[in-house]
Amino acid sequence: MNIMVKRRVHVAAAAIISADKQQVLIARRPSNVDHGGLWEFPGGKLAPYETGLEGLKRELHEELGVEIINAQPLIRVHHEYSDKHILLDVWQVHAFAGEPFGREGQAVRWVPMEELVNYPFPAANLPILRAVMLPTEYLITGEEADEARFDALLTRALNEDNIRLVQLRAKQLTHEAYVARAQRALTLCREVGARLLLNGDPSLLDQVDADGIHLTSERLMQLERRPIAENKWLSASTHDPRQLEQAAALGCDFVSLSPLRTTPSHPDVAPIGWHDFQQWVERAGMPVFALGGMTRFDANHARAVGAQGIASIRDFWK
Ligand SMILES: Nc1nc2c([nH]c(=O)n2[C@H]2C[C@H](O)[C@@H](COP(=O)(O)OP(=O)(O)OP(=O)(O)O)O2)c(=O)[nH]1
Ligand SMILES: [Mg+2]
Repeated sequence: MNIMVKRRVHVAAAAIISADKQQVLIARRPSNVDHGGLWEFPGGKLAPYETGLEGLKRELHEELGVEIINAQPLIRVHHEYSDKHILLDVWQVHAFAGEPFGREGQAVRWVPMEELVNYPFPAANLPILRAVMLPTEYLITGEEADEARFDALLTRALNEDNIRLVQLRAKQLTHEAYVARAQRALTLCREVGARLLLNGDPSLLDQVDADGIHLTSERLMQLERRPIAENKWLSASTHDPRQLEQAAALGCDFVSLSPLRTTPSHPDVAPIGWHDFQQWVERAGMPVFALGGMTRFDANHARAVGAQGIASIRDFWK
């Protein structure tokens, strides 16, 4: 019997971020290799026994002539190509020595984050583009009855905590009050270049031109296809592998996964814990924010187990 086992390929790749944090370095694959002519994050296949970071250091030296000084895990993406199973092990490089150039004759270019979507990448790269464009911290707004106080809290988080991704969660407001608050929140977010997602019905985007929609896990499980356009962000609340799978099937751009820890707001829900969290994130295929008892001091740990970062109300809403 001839049993075909797909080749498994472990690739380390880098999102190299410019000093001003506005641009990322991409390279074009030569026309004579697989995915030739497409753009990529520099890197390559690991040699036997190499770790991801060791392989990445070697590849960046070989391909770009730079030495990594500081790198952090960004995202791990498993992808089935017709001929192989590939693991893209992507690192964000914040500091490096040397001036990058195409040592193998390949085109190399610094690109502003928002322009990444204009470059053709291999199919496996979509989650990586999202991860590169998203920050490490996701603010979920707290319940707040007073509108002036809401504005003050949001303004503080945007300016003092440098929050760049906000979910407007306000379960107690009427539809009209929610829309009015969303308009003001959008203005505040725009002033600092932060993204605003509305927690509610996808049709809210017809009334408020925010950056996207955040789905509750209940809404997520009821939908059969992506409810908003591709140029808007779609996120969702998830609590288990089944919901993560549904989020991927709908084409969510990213998700929160909770509760990582037990929280005062949900004392009876069993926490996921870092071990299962890591296992579930590994298969998610999109950026995942750890939620539930998280603070910004958990962000590095979250990244180390594969998360995009942390989502929190309490830590940013004060
Ligand atoms: N480096 C990199 N490879 C990617 C990306 N996206 C993606 O699907 N791939 C695929 C293409 C290839 O099948 C594989 C990377 O292999 P590679 O050709 O770069 O390997 P390498 O640098 O070690 O070069 P070689 O040994 O084949 O000469 O991963 C990406 O963003 N960066
Ligand atoms: Mg390569």
